[in-house]
Amino acid sequence: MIQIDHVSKSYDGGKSFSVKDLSLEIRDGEIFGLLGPNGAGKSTTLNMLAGVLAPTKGTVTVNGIDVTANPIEAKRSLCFVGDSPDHLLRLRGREYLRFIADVYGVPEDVRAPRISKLAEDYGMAERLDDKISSYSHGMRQKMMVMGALLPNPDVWVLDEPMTGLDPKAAWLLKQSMREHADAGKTVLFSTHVLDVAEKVVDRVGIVAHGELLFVGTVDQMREHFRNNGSLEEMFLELTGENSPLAGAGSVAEDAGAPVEEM
Ligand SMILES: Nc1ncnc2c1ncn2[C@@H]1O[C@H](COP(=O)(O)OP(=O)(O)OP(=O)(O)O)[C@@H](O)[C@H]1O
Repeated sequence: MIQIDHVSKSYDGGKSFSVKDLSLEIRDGEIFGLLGPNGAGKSTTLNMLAGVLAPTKGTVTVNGIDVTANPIEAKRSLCFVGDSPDHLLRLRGREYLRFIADVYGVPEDVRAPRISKLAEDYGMAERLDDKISSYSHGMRQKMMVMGALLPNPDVWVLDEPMTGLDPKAAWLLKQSMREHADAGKTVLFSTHVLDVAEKVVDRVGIVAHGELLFVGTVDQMREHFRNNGSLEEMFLELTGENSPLAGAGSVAEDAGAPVEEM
């Protein structure tokens, strides 16, 4: 479970906020999609959950562990796909995966078969001993995904994980996300590809201008806006310049309660 409690982030000492007073609970057993246009604050939020960025205000807990107060313990219970694979470039694929296995303490007898299976599944077996700098963009993304799935912690935090993946890899990842959530674990991912979200999520949160505008199921969102069109239309309606919601107030649900205006 992930608990985000009144979290804000400023990059300029408090003059402006990229994430504003965001509160959200991602439950065990669900896939939660964080949706929003470019610059909405998705990566900033996910980086704070993963302990890469410190919140300016508020607290984040992962499985009850405060990410700021107990960063090592919190990080052991989650994996993270960040928005750039550039930090991996100097390593070979296998070296990176072994490094991740070491960090998470994956036992020797478990890591080898897991690495082989992931490499086989994602079509990377032939390239594991090449430098990541020689990989295509999609292959680098696959390596980040494989590195995240290898230790298989309870909480998955994935920033735009499908970006650059070929259809088979994207399908595999979605399957893994579903299986993980069905096993009672937690999956949070961000995207601005609406089709992806619509097919995969149990609940969605929509952010724009650093604010959470809506939380609920896709059906609740449809119902709320009395619009049977695509998620894309609703998304544009929610986040567009003319939206009555953009930058002013929010629509969110209480845990388990019907969607309601706040
Ligand atoms: N390191 C940084 N320094 C200053 N401002 C930043 C920094 N990183 C992000 N921002 C600003 O914070 C806001 C939110 O950015 P963020 O990357 O979180 O958005 P996003 O929703 O992930 O966007 P995208 O879909 O384009 O990846 C933007 O206005 C961005 O310019």
